[in-house]
Amino acid sequence: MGNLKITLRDNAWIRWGMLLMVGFVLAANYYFYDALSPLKSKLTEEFGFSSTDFGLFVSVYSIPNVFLLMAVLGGVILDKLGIRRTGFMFVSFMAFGALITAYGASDIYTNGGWGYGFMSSFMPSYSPELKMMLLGRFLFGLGAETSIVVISKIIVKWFKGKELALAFGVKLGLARTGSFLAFNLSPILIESPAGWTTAIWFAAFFVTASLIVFMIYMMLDLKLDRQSQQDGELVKSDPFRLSDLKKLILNPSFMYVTLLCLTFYSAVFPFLSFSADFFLNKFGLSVKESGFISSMLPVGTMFFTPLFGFVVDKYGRAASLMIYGSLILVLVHTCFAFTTINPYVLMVILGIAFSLVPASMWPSVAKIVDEKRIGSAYGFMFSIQNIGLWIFPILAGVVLDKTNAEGVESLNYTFTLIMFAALGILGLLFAILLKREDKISGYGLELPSNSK
Ligand SMILES: C[C@H](NC(=O)[C@@H](N)CCCCN)C(=O)O
Repeated sequence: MGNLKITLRDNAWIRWGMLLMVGFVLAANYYFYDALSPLKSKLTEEFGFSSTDFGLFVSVYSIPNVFLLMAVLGGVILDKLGIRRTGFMFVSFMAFGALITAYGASDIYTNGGWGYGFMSSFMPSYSPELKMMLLGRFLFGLGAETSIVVISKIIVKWFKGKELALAFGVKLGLARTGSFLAFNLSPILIESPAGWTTAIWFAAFFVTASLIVFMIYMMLDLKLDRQSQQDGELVKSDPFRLSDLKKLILNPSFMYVTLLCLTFYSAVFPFLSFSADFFLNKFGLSVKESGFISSMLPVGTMFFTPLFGFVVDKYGRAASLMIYGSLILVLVHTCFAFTTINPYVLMVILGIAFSLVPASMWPSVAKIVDEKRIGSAYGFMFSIQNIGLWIFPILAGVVLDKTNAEGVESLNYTFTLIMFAALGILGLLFAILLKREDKISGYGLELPSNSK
C-alpha cells in the first residue's frame, strides 16, 4: 500500500476542469458528426445527393469501426499505449478527416482541385464530391469512436470512487452541446457571404481546435501519472488477450448491455441525422426551424443526463432507468410515425429517454468490467453499436427513396419511423433481460455508485 498522498484527482477544481477540457474535444466530435444533418436538402440542391447518398454519408463514419474493428483495436491500443499517445493519434485522425470532408465540398475541389480527376474516374453513379466527402467522414469516424473510448477511460481514471456517474452525465451533456450547436449554427452558417460551405469548414476547424485542447490535457494526465506512480496508485492495464474478449462475450450482463447499446443507439443517432429533414418534410418548416427542433433532443439531454447521473450515483436503479428510457423511446417514435403531436414536445421527451439510458448504461459497464479491461470493453461495445450506426442510416435512406416517388414535394417518413420504433422494442427487451440477469450475477446495477 502506498502512503495516501493527495494527487491531482483529489482536487475537485482540477478534476472538473479537466472534464471541461475533454468535454470540449467531445463537443467538437459531436458537432462535426451532426453538422451536415440540417444541410441534407442543401446537399441535394448543390451536389444532387439522394436520401440513400445522404444515408451512405452518415453511415460511412461507422465502417472503420465495424470492418477494421477500430473501436476494439483502439481500445486494445489504449490499454497498451495509454491515454496520451492513443488520444493524440485518434483526435488527429478526427481533425484530418474533418478537413478532408470540408475540402470535398469546397469550391477549390469542385473546380477541379487536387483529387477531383481521380474521384471522377471511377463509379460514375457517385459524384466526385460525395466520394471525397465519404473519404473524409471515414477518416473522421476512424478517429472519433476511439477518441470517445479514450475519453471514457479518462473519466474512469479521474472519477472512479468519486462522482463517476455524475461525471459521465456531465461529459455526455457537453458532448450533446456540440450536437445542439451543430443543428442551430449550420443553418445560419450556410447563409454566410463566404458561401454555404462555411458551415462545413467551421465544423472542421472546431475539430482541429479540439486537438490543441487535447494536447493541453495530455500535460495534466502526465502529471497525474507521475504522482500516482509515486503513490503506487497507478492502475496499469494488463496486455490484451483474446481470452479477455471471450470472457466479456460470455458474460450475459455485458452482452445484454452491449445489445441494448446497439439497438437503442441505432434508434436514436440515425434518426437524429434524418430528423431535421423529417420535420422539414412533415411539418413544412424552414431549414432553420427544423434544425432548431432537432436540437431540442440534445438540449434535453444536456440537463437531464447529469441529473440522472447524479440519481444513479446516489440512489442506484440504473437497470430500471434503462428500461424506462427504452420504453419512452418506443412511444416517441410511434407518435412521430402516426400523429402530428407538437414535435418540440416529442423531441424533449425523447431527450429524457436519451438521458436515462446513457446516464445509467456507461457507469454500469464500469461495475460489470474490471477497470484494467475497461478500454477494450467500451471499444467492443462501440464496435457492435457501430454495426447499427452503419446499417440503419443507409436503410433509412433506402426506405425513404423506395417509399416515396422520385421528385415528390414532401417525403413521407412513416416506414422509416416504424423501423426506428421496432429497434426501440428490441432495446426494451434487452434492458429487461439485463435487470433480470443482474439479480443473478450481482453486479449491483441497482445500487448507488459508491456501494460497489
Ligand atoms: C457515449 C455515447 N456515444 C457513443 O455511443 C458513440 N459510440 C457514438 C457517437 C456517435 C455520434 N457522435 C453517447 O453519445 O451517448
